Amino acid sequence: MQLLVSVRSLEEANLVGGAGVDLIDLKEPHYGSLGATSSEIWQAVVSQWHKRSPVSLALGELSGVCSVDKVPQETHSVKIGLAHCGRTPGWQDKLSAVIEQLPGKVHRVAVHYADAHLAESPSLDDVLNMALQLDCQTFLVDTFDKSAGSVFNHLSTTQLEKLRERLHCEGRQFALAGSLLAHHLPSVVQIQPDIVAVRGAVCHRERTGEIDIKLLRSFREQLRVAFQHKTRKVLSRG
Ligand SMILES: O=C[C@H](O)COP(=O)(O)O
Repeated sequence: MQLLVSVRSLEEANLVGGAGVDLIDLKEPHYGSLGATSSEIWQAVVSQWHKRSPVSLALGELSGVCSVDKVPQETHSVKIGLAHCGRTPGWQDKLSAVIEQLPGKVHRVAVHYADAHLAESPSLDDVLNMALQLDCQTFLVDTFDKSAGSVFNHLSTTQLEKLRERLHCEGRQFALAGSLLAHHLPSVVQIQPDIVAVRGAVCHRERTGEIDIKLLRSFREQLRVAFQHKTRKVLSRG
């Protein structure tokens, strides 16, 4: 299970990259769940980090996505939110057209908002179908409204486990996010996503605050302990 941390600047990327997180994700939390940073920040972070750690970019919501042409070649993956697309006919074609503009080797991340009713985003099945059609290598479940609880306020552990099974059958990676905190980690390891993605849990006060290296180290340690605990339980049952 890999740990992804969302950062908003080169300074934060250096901090989390230096702490050895598996994946660096760039987004501006002031602009929403998948708010984009400037293309200058994309360039600075990707050029500095791509050889040591995969760097992903949040490009905002499909309704306002911009600067696709400025995505650096060495970017590992990009994600685009589907807020307000739930009732917009033809969103799949629009998304496909945007994705076509990306540099060839950039991976695509499909995003399902667990609080789709708040985001007015497409259903889980619709996003899954799109992910397969557009050959998205990773499927991320996140939340749109960060004031409406965590991902577990909207989807159960069982629903998320089933989703992981389905994605693995289709050969896709499963990334789980959505205001995850340390106390959610036993459920997270139960679900076994490939990637655990956080920001708020490792920030001073809230996700729009600054990353706190002590919180990051503590979260990573708690993830390791929860994972070890789960592995021991499985072994003792066998
Ligand atoms: O991609 C992951 C998100 O940035 C998670 O942010 P969050 O932990 O504040 O919900």
